[in-house]
Parts: sequence; C-alpha cells; structure tokens
Amino acid sequence: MSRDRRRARHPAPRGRSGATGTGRRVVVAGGGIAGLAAATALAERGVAVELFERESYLGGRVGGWTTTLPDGTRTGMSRGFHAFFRQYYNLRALLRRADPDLGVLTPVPDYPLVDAHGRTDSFEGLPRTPPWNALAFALRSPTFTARDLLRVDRRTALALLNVRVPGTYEELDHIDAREFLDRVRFPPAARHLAFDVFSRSFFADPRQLSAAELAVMFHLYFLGSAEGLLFDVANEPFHRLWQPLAEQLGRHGGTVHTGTAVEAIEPGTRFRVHTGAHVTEADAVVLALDVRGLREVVAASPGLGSRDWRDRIAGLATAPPFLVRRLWFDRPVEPARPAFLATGGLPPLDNISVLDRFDSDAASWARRSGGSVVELHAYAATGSAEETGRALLTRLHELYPETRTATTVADRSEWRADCPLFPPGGFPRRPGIETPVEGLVLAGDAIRVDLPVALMERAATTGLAAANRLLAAWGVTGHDLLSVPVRGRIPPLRLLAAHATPRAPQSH
Ligand SMILES: Cc1cc2nc3c(=O)[nH]c(=O)nc-3n(C[C@H](O)[C@H](O)[C@H](O)COP(=O)(O)OP(=O)(O)OC[C@H]3O[C@@H](n4cnc5c(N)ncnc54)[C@H](O)[C@@H]3O)c2cc1C
Repeated sequence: MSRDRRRARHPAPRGRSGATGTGRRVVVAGGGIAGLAAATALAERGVAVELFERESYLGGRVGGWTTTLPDGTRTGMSRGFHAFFRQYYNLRALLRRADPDLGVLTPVPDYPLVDAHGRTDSFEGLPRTPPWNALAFALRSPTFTARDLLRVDRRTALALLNVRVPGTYEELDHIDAREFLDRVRFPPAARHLAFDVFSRSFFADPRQLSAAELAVMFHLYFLGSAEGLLFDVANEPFHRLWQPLAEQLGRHGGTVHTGTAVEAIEPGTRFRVHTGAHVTEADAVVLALDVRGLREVVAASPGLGSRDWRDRIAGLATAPPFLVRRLWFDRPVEPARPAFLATGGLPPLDNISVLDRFDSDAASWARRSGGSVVELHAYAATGSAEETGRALLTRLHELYPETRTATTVADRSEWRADCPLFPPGGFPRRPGIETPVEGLVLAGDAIRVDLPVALMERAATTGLAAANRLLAAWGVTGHDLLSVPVRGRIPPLRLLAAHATPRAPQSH
C-alpha cells in the first residue's frame, strides 16, 4: 500500500469508456513488462489484442523458465533477483490486476551494502520521508564523516534535490555519472555504496552512464519518494508472476503467442505484421521490444518511419554483458546472512542473494536437501563469462566463508547483454513513445517518457502510456499514471537548486 501522499497522478485523456464494437485490433510485439502492460491496458478498453513474444515464456528480462537439477528436481530459473520498490506504482497496479493483494511479493527487511573494507551500511529502520531518510543514512553510515559531508560541493549536489524530467536531462545528460560524482566531491567510500550501486544497477560503469539518469534514479529511489528505501521481492519463480496476467488478458479477449517472433511490419491503411510465414493485420502496433529486437524489426521493415527516426533506433546501444550465477549448495549458509547483500568496490561482484530465504522453489529444495540456493550478480562485466564466474565464486568464498567447503550440487549461469545503455549525451536522440507513423507506438525501459521512472517501472509506465496514446486517438479513456513527485519535494532546497547555475559542460 502506498504511503506517499505526495505521489503524482497523471490523468489520462478522457473519452468513451471503451472501444468495444469498433473492431479495433492491435498487435503488441514483445511480452516483457512493457508489452504486457500495453496489451492489458488496451484489452481492458475492449480493443482486440494479439501479443507476440519471441521466447517461450513471458516477462522478458523478468521472465522465468524451468531447469532440471541433477537430483531430478524441476525448479524455476531466470535472469535473477529483482527489487520491486514500493514506488513502482504502475508496475504494482499491473500486477494487481491478477493478484489484488500482491501476494506474490514479500518485503525484504533490509539490504546491507558492504564495501571492500568490510564497512556496512544498512537501510533498516530509516525514516521514510526525505530529506530525513538521506540524513539519517548519512549520519549513521560508517563511510561518511562530518568532514566528508562538509567537503561536498553543495552547489553541484543541489541538482539532486531539484530533479525534473526532462529539465534534469537538459542540465546533466552531457556529463557522465563518474564526472558528476567527482564534481559533487562525494567521499570515495560513500560513493561506492550510495551511488555506484545505483549506477551499476543500470548495468553500466559510471563512466558510461548519463549523470542525468543517475540523478533521476536518485530522486526516484531516495530523495523524491516517501515510500521508504526498502523493497519487495518475488516469493515465486518469475514465470508465476506473468502467467496470471496472461490469463487475465485472455479473459479480456486478448491472445498471447509465445515462441513467435515479429519479423517485420508493413505500414499501409492497416499494418501487416509478419511472424514467419504468417501475416496479421492490425489498426495499430505497439513495439515493446528489447533494444536488439527493436533494431532488428525496424531494420527489416524498410517502409517504416522517417530516416531520422530509423537512425535513432539503429543508434540505441546495449550495456555491457552481465552474469547471473546461481549455485545450489549441499549445506545452508550462516543464518545471519541477509536475503540480499549489495556490494561496492568488490569487483566483479554486485550482489549476493540467498534465494531460499524468499523464493518458494528454492526454499522447498533447501528444506528437502538441507542445502541452500545462492545467487551472484556481476553487472557491466569486463572479463569473459568464465573469468567473471570464477571471480564471483572467489568473492562469495571471501564474504561467506562457509561456502568454501560446501559441495555444489548444481550450477547455472546466465550471461546476457540485453539491457539498454543510457550514455552521456544520448537523451536528445532517445526515441519516445510516439513515432512518425500514425498508429505505431513504442514501449520499454529504453524508451523516453518524461516522468521520473526507471527500469521495471519505466517499462510498465511506457507500456501504459503507449496504450493511452492509441486510446486517445480513438477517443477512448486511457489509464491514469502515477509517479513519485515530478520534482524535488523540499521547496526551499528546490528554490536554492533552481538558482544555483549548473557548471559549464566540459568536452568529451
Ligand atoms: C539481472 C537483472 C537484474 C535486474 N534488476 C532489476 C531490479 O532490481 N529492479 C528493476 O526495476 N529492474 C531491474 N532490472 C531491469 C528490468 O528487468 C527491466 O527494466 C525490465 O524487465 C524491462 O522490461 P521491458 O518490457 O522494457 O523489456 P524486456 O523485458 O526486454 O521485454 C522485451 C521482450 O521483447 C521480446 N522480443 C524481442 N524481440 C522480439 C521480436 N522480434 N518479436 C517478439 N518478441 C520479441 C523479448 O524476448 C522480451 O520478452 C534487472 C534486469 C536484469 C537483467
């Protein structure tokens, strides 16, 4: 339940209550969060929706499949741990369609952040409301000293207190996150914990990430929201998150085709959507694809869009690869280990989760075997998959020494590079939801939406907003969107920030 009374509501255009009887048909390409959000939002308004997903499962990067362990157990596998923050209003509203009490999510009591010197920060028991949350975090943190705080360049740091979208991009997009932090003169130790963890959650080294993206994230998670700094996790394997939503879509008359890639789109009086030998006609198309899928479909559809728009799609970049390594051990880890531990300055490790603490499949395997299921993440990997995997295990042995003598019963790795990169200077060319083609809209976490959202919440928000665009064009009421407040929530600091001129850009 939301506790932030200052969250912002963005009303959808009003019109008729539904499109039933108009015969409108929409193809949604991509069955990740963005595609599922768009398809659900359209189907609920009586639009006939067909969703095509390339993989055999729904959920995209938060999708799940099953794997068989050497002992014969069939268990859930995925790209791994995801944090569902309380301010993910639109994503939660989507999940609630099929799970009104959000029973599939479980709160994590804390997520300590540990650095190479063993210093640990914690989010447990902090006040919820900014700026008290940030102040309390800083005051009790072993990585901040009063001297460090006094050294901070307050004029530059003020940008973090007056985040607006797109204003913050105009101010900060030209510099990278590392340079911004240098200008803020953030203490290096605290930076690892408070900022690098955020920036690496965008799968990029801070030198490859737009400072504006970092600032928006800081606003969304820290200074702009009073939902608290803790988050929920899925207590079921991921495929069980999306199946109920697909069934709900079916109840609204929608159809889902998994294992079916969209190959090309022909514009015309109606769109012709090519999936292998089959062609589906539609009045509108939502492309809710990952970066590679979007680039490929647009490249294979020569008549689609303007030259400039096609170039912008072709120019979208993916972040470096990441590795998720999941290990099934024959013995438990120490009871004091947290469900989730984030790390800073311990490359290539970014976090460790003890999956059997919250995931039902992992928990039942651990109960039966007396073992544990541990997952390690490395984002923005610089070595090969093998090197990264080995280094992750070494880090686990250092941090959780009890795993050194454990026997590995099963070992699964996911080495992928399918997250968008938000490089410095990239924002002006980032494609938005609308396209030059009437009836064609985009959605996904790589797509621009002028609201303070990121990652899974950006995927859900762009999906709903894409559906709203189509519904508005047909005179049908859309779906209201929610977000954290759209600018810094502390008026005097906001005023101060507005008057502090941003530093002149430096060349890159
Ligand atoms: C390891 C990891 C950890 C993460 N942790 C977090 C976290 O803690 N919190 C958070 O908020 N976010 C997290 N994220 C990010 C989050 O997963 C994404 O932001 C979100 O899932 C993106 O959803 P999407 O719908 O935009 O894209 P996707 O999930 O990529 O969906 C796109 C879909 O399009 C399909 N597709 C591609 N081409 C075609 C085609 N030609 N035809 C049909 N279908 C096609 C793909 O198969 C995919 O299913 C994490 C991501 C990873 C990888």
